[in-house]
Amino acid sequence: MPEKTLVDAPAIALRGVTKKFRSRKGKELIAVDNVTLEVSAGTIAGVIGYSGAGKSTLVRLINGLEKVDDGQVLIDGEDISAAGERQLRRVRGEIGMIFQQFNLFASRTVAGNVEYPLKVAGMPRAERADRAAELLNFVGIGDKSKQYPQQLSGGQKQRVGIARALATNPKILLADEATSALDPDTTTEILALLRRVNQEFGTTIVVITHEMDVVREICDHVAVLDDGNLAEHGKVYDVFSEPSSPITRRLVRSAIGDIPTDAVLARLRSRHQGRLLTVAIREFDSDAGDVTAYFAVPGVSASVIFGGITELSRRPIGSLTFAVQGPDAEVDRVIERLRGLTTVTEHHLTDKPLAGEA
Ligand SMILES: Nc1ncnc2c1ncn2[C@@H]1O[C@H](COP(=O)(O)OP(=O)(O)OP(=O)(O)O)[C@@H](O)[C@H]1O
Repeated sequence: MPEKTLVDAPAIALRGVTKKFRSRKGKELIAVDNVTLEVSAGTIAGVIGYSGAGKSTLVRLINGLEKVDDGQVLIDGEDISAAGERQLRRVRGEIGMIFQQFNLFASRTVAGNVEYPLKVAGMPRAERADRAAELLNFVGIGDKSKQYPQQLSGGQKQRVGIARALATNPKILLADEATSALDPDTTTEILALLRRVNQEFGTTIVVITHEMDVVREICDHVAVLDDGNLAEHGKVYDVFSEPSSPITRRLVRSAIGDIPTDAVLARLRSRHQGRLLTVAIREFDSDAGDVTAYFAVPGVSASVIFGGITELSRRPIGSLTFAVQGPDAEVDRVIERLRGLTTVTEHHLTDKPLAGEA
């Protein structure tokens, strides 16, 4: 018997999930390591990580294509970790998938692709055709129904993929690097379409990506995977404005480009006098938030020499790097006061030298 569905159960819950593989040489590899995570119904969650972090394995565990070695996977409160084929097939009916390479049938028309899962589900032909037409209109390619996938652009192919994934009205949609093969404008359009799917049908969406911009554009929550481990998770703004793990800091740095790399720091140091400070900018309470005002102290002068501020979840995020001159005791006091507001990193001259430099 399937486990009773819990009231208010999250759409997806992973509890201490571990998945191991064996390499050809017999070495054990932990692809997903003791991950505990919940995705609330009706939200859009991002799972982000670099290549090999375990993202695709996580997706395959959620849709039951892989079995956990340890822990539990619950879909709508139902434990599928030890499910048999019949139970899995039923649960998979609640989960739609879209892929980086679209995975469309080349020999079927656009409408034929969308109708396919309905055919498998035994829906009569006329009903299938109506449903496909309705979905293709929804994704904005109602006029392409008789064409074949190879006649479509990447963005149009992904629209077919989305229509097909939605055909059986799944509660959950898993998007595995669904925009990674698309250009930036098309990516924005497809993400906007996913947002509409979420809003109009209440579909819970899990977006698997290595790009922070994707998370930034549509996700409510984000989980950061690093080498199979859950590095951190939470609301997108909270995770990215105050990253607690090195991997998240790296993702933020590469997406916003506001934090100087070692090479940039070396150049800044050769061009500017004084101590170099990077001050994190986020949404600050009250009017105490003007970071430049903290440097308005007699004997201290500061100039902005690097940085950037952008928006995330409609709130400011970024950092500014200052070159600060003045007596050490005064500058120390400025830093201390600023640290009452935000994260301040001082780049000491003793920082590790650049690779290849003495
Ligand atoms: N079937 C398998 N057999 C052996 N090792 C596997 C298998 N599937 C995944 N792995 C290994 O598990 C680790 C995680 O792989 P996974 O594909 O989940 O990562 P990913 O984050 O999706 O990376 P990418 O974005 O490159 O696909 C990798 O080291 C990978 O080589």
